[in-house]
Amino acid sequence: PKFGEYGGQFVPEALMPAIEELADAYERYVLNNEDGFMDEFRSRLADFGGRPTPLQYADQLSERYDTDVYLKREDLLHGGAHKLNNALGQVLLAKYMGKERIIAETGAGQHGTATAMAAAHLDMPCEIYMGETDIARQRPNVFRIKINGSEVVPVTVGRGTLKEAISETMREWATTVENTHYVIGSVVGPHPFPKMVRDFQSVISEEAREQAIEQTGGLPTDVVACAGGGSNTMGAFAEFVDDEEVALHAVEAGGSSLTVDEDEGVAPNSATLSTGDEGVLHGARTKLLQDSDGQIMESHSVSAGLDYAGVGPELAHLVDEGRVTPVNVDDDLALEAFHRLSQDEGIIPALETAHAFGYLEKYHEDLGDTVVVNVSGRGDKDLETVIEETTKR
Ligand SMILES: Cc1ncc(COP(=O)(O)O)c(/C=N/[C@H](C(=O)O)[C@@H](O)C(C)C)c1O
Repeated sequence: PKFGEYGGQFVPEALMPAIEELADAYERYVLNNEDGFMDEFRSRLADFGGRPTPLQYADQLSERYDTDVYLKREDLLHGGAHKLNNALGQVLLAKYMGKERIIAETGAGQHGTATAMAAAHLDMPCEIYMGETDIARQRPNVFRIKINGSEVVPVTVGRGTLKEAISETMREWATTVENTHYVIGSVVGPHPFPKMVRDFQSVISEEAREQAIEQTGGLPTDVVACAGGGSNTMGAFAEFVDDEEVALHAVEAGGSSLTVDEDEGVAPNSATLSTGDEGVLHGARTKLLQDSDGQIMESHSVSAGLDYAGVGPELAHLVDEGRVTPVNVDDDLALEAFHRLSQDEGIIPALETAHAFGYLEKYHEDLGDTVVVNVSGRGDKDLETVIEETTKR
């Protein structure tokens, strides 16, 4: 289960039975469609989720950049972000495995919301672990998680963001593997999670590839997507990886600056693909932001969803292979892009998504003449933050 030198299963002994059971279920149900699992997944994703999402031509942006810009509208998926693709797949798989309870972590709250929605839809009790810092900055999603009938478990250790939430959820899973499935929120964690989450999210690029050929008569020259843990990026890239002529750009959070203050142990960004080193985090060998003694550093981003010191092992591998170009956009450029998409195209994007549009604004000269940008989510959850940030600047 390796992606070059990344990936693997670096988990405590107590978790191995759960990981092996999950790897077996992944093989049978996701890869071999046993009992028609994938058929049910796709039909629920259509009827409950609202797939396929449009690939929409962006008139104003195309004119502004003098190139054809197409938006893959994952913000129109039920719940307002790409997260439902993975959450629905994993909750349904938990049912096929005979599990009775769901737990998950969340940072921006989109994954937590998606898991709560999927759990309600499939009648499974669910607890969402969320860092206290993130509970404070993503309150609309905290309410949605509760209103969908899930419990929010505040994580108070450390800085109270995603990193601690994932660790806490793994700890809880280790003691409840018998009846509980852990719905991990991105293409991170021990095998089979990175492959499985990528497979559930690959519906994005399956559709986008077909829609691009239908609407433009060929493949796009570029696909651009923002990267936190990497699921939105891997979903948008998966079906294009073998099309060498399609350039793939993963946009990370440049935060407030790329220079790291070593002894502070804090990175003022989350640009893991560009500035991280190899290490083990949350069960997988991958790239992460660590200081000179190998301590995982705190990351930063104006968007909670990109504020993560790690990244998916498969994405790290594709970057090392030169198949994916890692770029980053800082807080200011992301905020500017948030307002531009809202005013020019009538779409309020998630702050995470805004980073992809910041990249388009700054680097469109380097892109080809048909660019697909993945709109990973809508920005309702970020309105308070943006109003605060905009008045502050
Ligand atoms: C609208 C939106 N766009 C992109 C992302 C980036 O997460 P990935 O798709 O895992 O790179 C996110 C990530 N959200 C996660 C969450 O809601 O829990 C995030 O905080 C972590 C999984 C990284 C998101 O909400």
